[in-house]
Amino acid sequence: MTAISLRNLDIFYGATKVVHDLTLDIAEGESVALVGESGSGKSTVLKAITGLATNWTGAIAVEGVPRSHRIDRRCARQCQLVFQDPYASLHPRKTVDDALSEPLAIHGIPDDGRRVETTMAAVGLDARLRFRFPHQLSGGQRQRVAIARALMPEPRILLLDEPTSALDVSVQAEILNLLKRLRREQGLTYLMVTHNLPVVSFLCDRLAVMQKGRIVEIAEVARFKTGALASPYARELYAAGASRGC
Ligand SMILES: Nc1ncnc2c1ncn2[C@@H]1O[C@H](COP(=O)(O)OP(=O)(O)OP(=O)(O)O)[C@@H](O)[C@H]1O
Repeated sequence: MTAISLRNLDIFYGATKVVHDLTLDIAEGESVALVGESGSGKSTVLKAITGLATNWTGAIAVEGVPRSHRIDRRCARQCQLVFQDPYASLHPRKTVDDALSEPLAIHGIPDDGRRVETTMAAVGLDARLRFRFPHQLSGGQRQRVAIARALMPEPRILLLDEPTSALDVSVQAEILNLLKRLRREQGLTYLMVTHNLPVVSFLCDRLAVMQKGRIVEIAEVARFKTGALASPYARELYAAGASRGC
């Protein structure tokens, strides 16, 4: 089954087209990276899938069901977005418990009273942090809360927008290990925007290289690691990564 199918997708902000004729299929359980220079349209693709960018033409289907341009509750539940900066994405006056309970209310999911506790445990958060506020947590703990919040509606797909780039280098690896384990344990599909080529190698099966709103190459990560890429831009990217020891 295809988890996400994007067909001939054009995405606009006002009259400006920022994503051009993008076609990409992501299989269930697969992890795909969107890489490319700043402003190439990577985040905009995630926004269109989740309904945050509504001005698009073409087709978007999630788990085989086409999404409409309007609020799509089914898609919103199955496809959860995790942002780069957990401090900005968590409400400063809401506790961990509030942040995790809210998605259940939004999606009308009956709560057995245990879900907050079990999800905190699944992401490696100590139960004693349950009634803390974001400012009382470390950066790594906050990103764990953001990931736990995304997991609360039991999604099939996580859309990850630079999930570790706002974190200290020392905690980036912890969060990457967590994402790797969660994918394995819960059979999740990932579509991840990243600038970080080691993250692609560690967590992804394929990568789609974007340049100026278009996909210029889709490659297996194994192929990327050997530098066997077809497009000049993707080769350039590989060379830049290789020179940094990626
Ligand atoms: N809300 C918006 N209104 C108008 N233009 C926007 C908006 N958001 C992004 N853009 C423009 O759309 C283009 C694609 O932006 P997008 O954020 O998707 O790129 P990106 O590849 O994710 O970049 P980055 O790696 O810097 O996050 C850019 O030219 C950007 O300036």
